[in-house]
Amino acid sequence: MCQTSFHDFLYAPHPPVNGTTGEGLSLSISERRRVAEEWVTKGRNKLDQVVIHVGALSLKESQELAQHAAEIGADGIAVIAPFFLKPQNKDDLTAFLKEVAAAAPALPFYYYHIPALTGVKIRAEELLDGIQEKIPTFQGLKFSDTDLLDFGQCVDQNRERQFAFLFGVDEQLLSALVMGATGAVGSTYNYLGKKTNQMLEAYERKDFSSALNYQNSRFLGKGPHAIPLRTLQLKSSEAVKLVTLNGET
Ligand SMILES: CC(=O)N[C@@H]([C@@H](O)[C@H](O)[C@H](O)CO)[C@@H](O)CC(=O)C(=O)O
Repeated sequence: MCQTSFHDFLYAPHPPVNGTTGEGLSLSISERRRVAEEWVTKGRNKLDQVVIHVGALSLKESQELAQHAAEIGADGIAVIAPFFLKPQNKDDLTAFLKEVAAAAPALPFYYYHIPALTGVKIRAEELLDGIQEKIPTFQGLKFSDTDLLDFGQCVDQNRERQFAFLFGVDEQLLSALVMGATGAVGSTYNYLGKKTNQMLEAYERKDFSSALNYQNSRFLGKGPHAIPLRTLQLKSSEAVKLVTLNGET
């Protein structure tokens, strides 16, 4: 997750390093280490932050990646819920996340909530309740789900805390802004950055009708939007190139 400042709002054209779009879970541990190293090295003095996704099915591997992220100078780590033998409740999930966070005790920790892919449907709002007592490095939430009620409750019930609420469903960013998102992390910002900036500007000047037009023009019209959740095939990469060539970025 490499964040770019937009006034007070943060949005990240590049999703978390080794996250969903980066297909981190399809890579070997040594590949994940190498990708993380490249991002940290190449991003130095160019990117505000480089956050590495270190989630894995094996706690030991996740801890190893967390430790490695700290060693190479990453700015934070993000972790999804283990998704094969799944945690059945908040306590089990918290226990897993706590062990990973403890492997990198100096790094800000983000929970990466993406239930459609992990199948772990524990509400983020429930997880956040009391999380800082268990995970002192807890810094925020990457929320990749369409349940805006859950997202709004996360924001509302943690107003006293300085958590980051990073929204991850690009199609709903405008709605998430209204619910209190402090940032966004997503794939489409790579090639729809210009329109996203225009939408954020319109939102900031309270021109909601233009903001809505920008949001809709990004996603409701014809054409390719999402980078598909499978290895990028020629057709998809051509589509991304086409959008870019059309001056969308
Ligand atoms: C499931 C998925 O891929 N979600 C994307 C979105 O940016 C998504 O591509 C976008 O909303 C278009 O559907 C991000 O939340 C994923 C992400 O940030 C990541 O790569 O870790």
